[in-house]
Amino acid sequence: MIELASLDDGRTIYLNGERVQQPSTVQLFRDTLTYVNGYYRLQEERPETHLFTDAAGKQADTVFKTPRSAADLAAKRQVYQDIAELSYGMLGRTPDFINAGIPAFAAHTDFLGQGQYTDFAANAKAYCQHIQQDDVFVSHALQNPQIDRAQELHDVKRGATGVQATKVTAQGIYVSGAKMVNTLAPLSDELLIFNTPTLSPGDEAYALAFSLRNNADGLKIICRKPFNRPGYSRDDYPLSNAFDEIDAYIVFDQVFVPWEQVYVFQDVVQSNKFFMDSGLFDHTSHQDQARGVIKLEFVTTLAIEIAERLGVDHFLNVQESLGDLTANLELIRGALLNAEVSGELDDAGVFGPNMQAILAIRAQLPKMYEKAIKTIQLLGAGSMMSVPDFRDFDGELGTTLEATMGSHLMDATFRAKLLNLGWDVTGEAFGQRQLMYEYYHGGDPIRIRANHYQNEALDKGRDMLYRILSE
Ligand SMILES: Cc1cc2nc3c(=O)[nH]c(=O)nc-3n(C[C@H](O)[C@H](O)[C@H](O)COP(=O)(O)OP(=O)(O)OC[C@H]3O[C@@H](n4cnc5c(N)ncnc54)[C@H](O)[C@@H]3O)c2cc1C
Repeated sequence: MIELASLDDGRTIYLNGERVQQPSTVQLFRDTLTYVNGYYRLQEERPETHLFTDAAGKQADTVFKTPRSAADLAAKRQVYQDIAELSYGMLGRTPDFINAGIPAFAAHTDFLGQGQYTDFAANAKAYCQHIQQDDVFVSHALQNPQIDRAQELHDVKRGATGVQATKVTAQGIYVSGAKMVNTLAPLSDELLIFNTPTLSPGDEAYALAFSLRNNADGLKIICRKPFNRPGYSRDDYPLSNAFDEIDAYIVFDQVFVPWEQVYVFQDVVQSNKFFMDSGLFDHTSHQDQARGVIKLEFVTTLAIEIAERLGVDHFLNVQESLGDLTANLELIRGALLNAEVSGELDDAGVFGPNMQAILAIRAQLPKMYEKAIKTIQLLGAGSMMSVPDFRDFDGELGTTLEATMGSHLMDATFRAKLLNLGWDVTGEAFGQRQLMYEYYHGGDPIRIRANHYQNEALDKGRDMLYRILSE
């Protein structure tokens, strides 16, 4: 469990234009932390599925279990989805995200090798042990700031294009620079910093992977403007006022990282391998798509509920739209199962998901989510724009609102809550950020789709094609 007091460990957080003196007192953080802690609460509430006994005989979260079969992956997926259900899929970077990849990483540390100053492979192995044993909440930052995407990192002369080592000692390295988006950074225990596989020769200074505590000296966690609506109730903003995931821009100002916490040092090849060869990519992606399915189910159900409660579900065009959403949901559920049953054991004996199936979800889910969001808007139509402040229901307007807004399909306050939910997830800043999240959080879907076609095995298809062409 992340204790509130642990946020007051000296970490440097900026929010609403000022340095936060005591993070544990910030209501926004407190609200979101309640749901982040669902990961730990479920270990107590459902130990039979959320805990397992590890090789050392200790109990650990099931997300740390090394999958050896499709059934193991399915059991882990159930855990990810239990956690996602607590936030309706709205919290993307709960502790199970990175932790899902830790057992695979632990089995694939050898590729990191040794350096002049330290043994990277041994560091990574110790890191994985520590994350599991202490059940650490890690948030990650891999994406470098968009300063000038047309140039290589090292060619850009102004602005922080990434994080680079500025000083090297026998004890460790000093790093400076920035990472663009680090979701939930103010609430996590530690950060894992690495790069996407996009560095080029010449980018050596940026070619790093390391971990650090959130309270490291010189680390600044600068939060974007919050999307919650203080002063309004959860009836008015059911999601904004509970699940603002708090993205942050992370600045490193001569931050010291001891060698034991460095996994790649000034090595472009290793940096480009880090996410994939560690297994982190495959297994965090499995968690990610499992969560995505839950969120798609939530917004699909919301669209249907709005249609039924407004009595528009009788129309063929509306039924067709809703059928589009339910069909999408079934396709995505099926793709996730496909990813598990057609997964494979890798060279280290870790059973990984079929990545073409996982990436098919990643390629299409942004469109499906957007479709569901648009459908909610079209069905909620003007109703979503006519919901009064919830305080009006308790004031002199209460009886009038109850009499005029209530119907045989729902009473007035249910109607207001339902439509508020519809607006929160589609129109509010919170909902727009969720839309952005589903689009971009796992990389650029345009390039994901382009790569997907290039990696698809179509042997049977080509056999058929060339058979008919040669007839
Ligand atoms: C809500 C949210 C939360 C996030 N949380 C995290 C997090 O916790 N940790 C983290 O590390 N990252 C996080 N991200 C960042 C995410 O990883 C990136 O936004 C995503 O990978 C896209 O990269 P980018 O934003 O740099 O856009 P770019 O890659 O710069 O793309 C922007 C546009 O330029 C085009 N483009 C850019 N470069 C190329 C190219 N080489 N070839 C073709 N087209 C190109 C793209 O197609 C796109 O249209 C988050 C993002 C969002 C929106």
